[in-house]
Amino acid sequence: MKIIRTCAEMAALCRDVQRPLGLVPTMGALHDGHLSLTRRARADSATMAVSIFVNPTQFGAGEDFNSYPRSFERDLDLLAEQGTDLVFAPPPEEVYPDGFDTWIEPGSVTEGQEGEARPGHFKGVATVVAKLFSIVRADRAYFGQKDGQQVAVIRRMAQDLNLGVEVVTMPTIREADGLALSSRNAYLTTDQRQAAPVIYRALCAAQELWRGGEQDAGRLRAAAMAVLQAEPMLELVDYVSVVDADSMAPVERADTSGGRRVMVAVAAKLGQPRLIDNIILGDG
Ligand SMILES: Nc1ncnc2c1ncn2[C@@H]1O[C@H](COP(=O)(O)OP(=O)(O)OP(=O)(O)O)[C@@H](O)[C@H]1O
Ligand SMILES: CC(C)(CO)[C@@H](O)C(=O)[O-]
Ligand code: BAL
Repeated sequence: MKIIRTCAEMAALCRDVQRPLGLVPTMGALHDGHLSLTRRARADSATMAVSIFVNPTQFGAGEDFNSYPRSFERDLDLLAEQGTDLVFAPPPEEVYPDGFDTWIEPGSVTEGQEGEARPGHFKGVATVVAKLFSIVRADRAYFGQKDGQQVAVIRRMAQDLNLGVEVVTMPTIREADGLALSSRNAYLTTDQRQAAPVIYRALCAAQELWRGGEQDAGRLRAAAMAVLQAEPMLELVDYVSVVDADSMAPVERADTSGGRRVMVAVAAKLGQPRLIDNIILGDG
């Protein structure tokens, strides 16, 4: 397993590897959610590259860039066990050298949800992912459905800019009690951790109602909200959204006929920690 620190060396190495080349972009602090992506990438690819980069430009002022969990040595052990070929772990000044001044500005897919709660977040995500795509030139890149709006932003960007990378989306990996694995779960106190599965229970309540035939987005949202509001540890619900899973446009009816996929998404704060999760209606 090679660890690469510069964009130039990574680009040069990737030009010469066996294909297909699979890329798994991460911010490190790896858990089984990440490893589900690397397992799939390993199975699909002759060469597997994983990036570890806590991207400063996708964090807003006052967000948790400085405290974001970092566990580089442990991450390297896990990636070696997974049979990773290349680990790209550049310092920030490699990715954003002095004079860096070109940005990707995704469009309406960022309206609402994380795009609204974290202004500028997806400009940072899209820019760094475009850079990773252009350095690595992977055949496929793997992302988790847990970050549902991020997947939509990256798919739109890859298509609109003809980036030549197949974007593969992998299902959300959960704890036994339903909590979606996330590096930020490390912030939860014991009590918050106990309360956190309420987010998945709220999504399941909306899904159950929908399975019973209810399509009205307002009623699905209300069902999820009722579950969330019954949890006293939950301090703030940023949003409960019902949107088209590809365009992220809000829908009035969760009508999945004709293959349309509808996403119900929640962001909520359990004290300081802010968690997101979503569920897709109409998948299988
Ligand atoms: N539970 C999960 N199941 C599947 N994929 C996941 C899961 N958690 C994260 N991923 C995916 O792993 C990739 C890297 O994510 P990232 O490093 O930000 O981890 P994270 O756990 O999502 O951290 P955060 O605390 O920022 O949400 C992303 O594509 C993300 O969607
Ligand atoms: C895609 C990503 C690696 C870009 O920094 C990040 O947003 C993440 O880990 O989900
Ligand atoms: N996994 C999403 C990255 C972020 O929250 O910044």
